[in-house]
This record gives sequence, C-alpha cells and structure tokens, in this order.
Amino acid sequence: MIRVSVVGAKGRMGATVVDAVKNAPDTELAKALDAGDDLTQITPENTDVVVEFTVPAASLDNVLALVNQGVNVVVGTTGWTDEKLARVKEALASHPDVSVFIAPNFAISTVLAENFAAQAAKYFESVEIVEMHHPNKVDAPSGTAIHTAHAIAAARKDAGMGPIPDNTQTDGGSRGQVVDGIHVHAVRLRGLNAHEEVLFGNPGEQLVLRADSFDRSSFMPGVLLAVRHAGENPGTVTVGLDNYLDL
Ligand SMILES: NC(=O)C1=CN([C@@H]2O[C@H](COP(=O)(O)OP(=O)(O)OC[C@H]3O[C@@H](n4cnc5c(N)ncnc54)[C@H](O)[C@@H]3O)[C@@H](O)[C@H]2O)C=CC1
Ligand SMILES: O=C(O)C1=N[C@H](C(=O)O)C[C@H](O)C1
Repeated sequence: MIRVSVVGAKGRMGATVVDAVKNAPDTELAKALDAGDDLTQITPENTDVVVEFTVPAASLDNVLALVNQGVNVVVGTTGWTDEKLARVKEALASHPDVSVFIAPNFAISTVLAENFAAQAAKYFESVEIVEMHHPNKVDAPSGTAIHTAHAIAAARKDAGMGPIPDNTQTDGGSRGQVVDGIHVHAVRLRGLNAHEEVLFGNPGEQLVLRADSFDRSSFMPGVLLAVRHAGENPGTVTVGLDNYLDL
C-alpha cells in the first residue's frame, strides 16, 4: 500500500483527495493536515507521498518544508512561477532522493485539450483562452489557463509565428490578461466548477477546444496516477500530468 498524507485536507480538493485515497485499492491515508498543523509530523517513516492542495500563498513554503522532511510531494495548488520552481530545485539539490510533481490540472479532459491546443496552435492566426470557474476560487486567471497559454505560445514561437492580430485602441480591461502574448479571460460564476475554452481563428473558420470539469471527482484519477508515479525521478521537479500519459 502507498502511504499518502494530504496537506490542505479540509479544503474542497484536499477533502476529495482524502476520500479518494481511502477508497483506492492501493493507497492508504497517513496524515491529513490543514492550516496551522505542524508539517514535521509527516516523515518518510509514516508517508510515501504527500498530496498538497492549499493556497498559492502557502504552497511553496509547504513544498520546501516537505522536501526538507525527505518526502515525495504531488502538488495541485496553483501559482507556480519559474522563480518558485527554482526554489524547489534548489531544495532538491540537498535532497536528491526526493521528487516533486506539480500539475496545473489533473483532469484528463483538460490535459488532453491543452495537448490538442498545442498541436493546433501553429495552424491558426488567432487564439484566445476563456477559463470559467466557481466564484470561491482565489486566483485569476487559473493556473491551467496560464499553463495552456505558455504551451500555445511555445508552439507558435517554434513555428516562427508573429503576434496575434489585434487592433484594439481602447481597453478598460475587457480584453483580459495577456499571458505570453495570449489574451486570457476569467469568468467567475455560481454553478460552475472548472471549465476552459481555447478559441482558434483563421479567415472564415474557427476551432473551439473545450474541457469541462463538472465535479472534483474528475481530478482524482490524475491525482492517484501521480501518487503511483511519485519518487520515480528523484531529485527533480516534474510539471504536468502529460508526463504520465501516452500522448
Ligand atoms: N491541479 C488541479 O487539478 C486542481 C488544482 N486546484 C487548485 O488547488 C488549490 C486548492 O483549491 P481548493 O481545494 O478549491 O481550495 P480551498 O480553499 O477549498 O482549500 C484550501 C485548503 O488549504 C488550507 N490551507 C491554507 N493555508 C494552508 C497552509 N499553510 N498549510 C496547510 N493548509 C493550508 C485551507 O485551510 C483550506 O482547507 C487552488 O490553488 C486551486 O486552484 C483546484 C482544483 C484542481
Ligand atoms: O480552483 C479551482 O477550482 C481549480 N484550479 C486549478 C486552476 O487554477 O487551473 C485547476 C482547475 O481549473 C480547478
């Protein structure tokens, strides 16, 4: 049995992960901790892998503390930047037996949509992203939308494409946030969970890729997949569930 501890266990995602870990045939719950709890309770003696779903402001410190405790970490919390990833890599240099895995999104539909978007990117002159979430979400745009924008921007760059056409002369904010040259729009609406659309345009045609997570159960197969792979690449940070899919 894989011994899994959950940090952020009282949150929407953490509580769902606790149930998933209890119900999977090959995992068992070790510690379930939340804000204010002492993370040094989690050690290699009681835990094989920690699943961390907290808040962007706390996640880096949690991951650094857990790496220093010598345990593998699977992270779902958003807010990761190159600077934060560099801090984790630095910590792993002193703990080469530990691995960290971060996924902006654990839902297969979204991971596939992002992969398809990266494939489609070089064929379309225009692209914009619309992400739609429940109004309790604290960050905008979503970590997934930022990750998707970077993937599309990288594909456009590889294909030698220029800037996306846009003749907007006045903008009171309605054109969204520009991430790596791509406009990202965030909707917060009661009744939604997590949804993303990538809109591609060419003269006379449009392609829309849409992924809908209607329920947090959609993330659990991906979380368990990452848990089962934890520790495979010691001393490294791996980003993205696509690393464990045959895409
Ligand atoms: N990667 C993915 O597939 C998904 C990622 N997320 C992300 O996961 C994160 C959590 O989302 P939700 O569960 O909806 O939020 P939430 O607000 O329901 O839960 C966050 C939990 O973290 C706890 N917490 C806050 N600071 C803490 C600390 N320092 N140490 C330990 N626990 C702490 C809070 O008390 C709370 O219980 C967000 O960043 C969200 O964007 C959400 C869904 C899917
Ligand atoms: O807060 C959420 O709910 C979600 N957060 C992640 C993100 O910001 O991309 C993943 C998913 O969209 C749900």
